[in-house]
Amino acid sequence: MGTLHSQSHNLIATKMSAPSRAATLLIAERFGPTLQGEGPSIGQPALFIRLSRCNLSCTWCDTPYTWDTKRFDLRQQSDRVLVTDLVTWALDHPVTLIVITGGEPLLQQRHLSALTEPLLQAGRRVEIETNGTVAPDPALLVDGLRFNVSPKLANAGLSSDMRLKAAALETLAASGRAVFKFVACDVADLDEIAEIAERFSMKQVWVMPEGVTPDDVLGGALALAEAVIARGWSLSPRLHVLLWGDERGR
Ligand SMILES: Nc1nc2[nH]cc(C(=O)O)c2c(=O)[nH]1
Ligand code: SF4
Ligand SMILES: [Mg+2]
Repeated sequence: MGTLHSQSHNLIATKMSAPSRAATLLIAERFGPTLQGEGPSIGQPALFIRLSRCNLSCTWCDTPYTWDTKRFDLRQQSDRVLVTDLVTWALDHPVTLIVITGGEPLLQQRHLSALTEPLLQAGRRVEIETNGTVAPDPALLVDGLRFNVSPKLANAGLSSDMRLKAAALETLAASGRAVFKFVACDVADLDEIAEIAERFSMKQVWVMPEGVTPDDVLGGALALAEAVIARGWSLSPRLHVLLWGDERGR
């Protein structure tokens, strides 16, 4: 019910505040070049952008500074940055792979294509590491972009309702742009992986040992290897952990 005056005032206010609404993302850190340590691109040089915040709280999470308010002051652990600054930073390096991780990066997907589009246009490949609980926007289902989806098993200490969202997993599995990477603590976890993979018609299955020390990752990989081979799946260690332990920014 505004008067002409207040309508034009609103218009001016909208125009004036436009620059402050430029796309931003809440990040925990950005680092690299390092090596993609997990999944199908393991060993390849990559830059990492780690978004802050997560909708899960896995017991063995190695990035609790993105979500755990009991242990961390998230305001200190995160920065709101312009997407354009992230693009400039990423394109400043001659590194062809950019990994967007978290936390759960798809919680901020409204502003993610503003990041991924210029990177893809510049010939970079983009991988998004996601926990598979959020369906990706169609704008993200494009050539050059892949989802490394890590659905959580019971070993994450969460109810299945929280960690397995059927609609999101179905969308990701049907997209043809997702691989599925499960964190296993022991061989018994493989039955649970098989059930989930079957239920959602996941074609590319990777198994990765849990652990933040080289000994745990190597021991876990060794314990899982034969059973993973027998199922026809792939095995990923955590290369950055083998090389650098749980050092941050690696
Ligand atoms: N080098 C390296 N590779 C990674 N792949 C996935 C990571 C992640 O934290 O999601 C990660 C990470 O933190 N470091
Ligand atoms: S989904 Fe990933 S980031 Fe979130 S709590 Fe679990 S392991 Fe941590
Ligand atoms: Mg990590």
